[in-house]
Amino acid sequence: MSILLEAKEVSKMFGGLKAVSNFDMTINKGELIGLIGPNGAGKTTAFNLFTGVYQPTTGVINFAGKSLKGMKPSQITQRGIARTFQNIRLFSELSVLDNVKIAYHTHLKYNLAEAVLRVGRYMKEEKRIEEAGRELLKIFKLEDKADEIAKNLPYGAQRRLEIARALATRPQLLLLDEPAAGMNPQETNELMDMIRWIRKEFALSILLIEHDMSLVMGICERIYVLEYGSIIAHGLPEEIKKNPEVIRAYLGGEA
Ligand SMILES: Nc1ncnc2c1ncn2[C@@H]1O[C@H](COP(=O)(O)OP(=O)(O)OP(=O)(O)O)[C@@H](O)[C@H]1O
Repeated sequence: MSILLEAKEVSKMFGGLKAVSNFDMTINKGELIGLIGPNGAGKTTAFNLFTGVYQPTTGVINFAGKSLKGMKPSQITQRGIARTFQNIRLFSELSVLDNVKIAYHTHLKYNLAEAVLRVGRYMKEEKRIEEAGRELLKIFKLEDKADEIAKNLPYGAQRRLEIARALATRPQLLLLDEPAAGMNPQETNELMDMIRWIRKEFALSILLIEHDMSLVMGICERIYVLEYGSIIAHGLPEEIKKNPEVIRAYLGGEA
């Protein structure tokens, strides 16, 4: 298997607080990986490091064989990492379809001047984007809501739209921050199926932060466990379930 993302001894300090400490992670092409840990363990900080929101205080992050050092979030999106957020971030006043179309535009091959000069090509591209956007909405069962304003969607549908929008940037790696938060069990089950399906269909690697243990254990091939910024365990779901450190730190001795 070839390595897509590799974090080596990554640390991130906020003042005196080590939010992430000596963090090592490898994500291979096509893998579906879980990142779990108690509140404040550093999971979202890890995402922010992978997407250029923060630069590591020390350590190296390589993606597709190249360092991400000094790259801005928009450049990292272009390189092929997309994410969703714990607190949904959509263009809330825009339509569902426009939310997805805007994400496609980050990958357009022409600038505004070109668009004006080459109206024909622009129109063709627009049509292609609209079609691709509607296809994506279909996958996420949002095709009937294409013209609705994003903020008026039910919570679960907004979460699905966020994933659709992330996919529109054509990532190789998709980072999902608690995608099932606020969903009911039926919606969570459907989401699991969608995540499996898009991984295969789009040949993606996926890294998933999730508190819903049945979701993490049900779909992830490997799991990393963070506590106080450090990885205390990683392995197969069955190994993680049985790991005494994990049971102590995360499951409160219940498992
Ligand atoms: N920008 C920041 N400035 C200062 N401290 C921060 C910042 N971002 C995160 N932290 C701190 O870093 C630690 C890790 O936070 P992080 O949000 O990464 O945890 P988490 O595992 O995602 O938690 P949760 O499950 O609650 O989202 C926490 O102590 C948090 O307060």
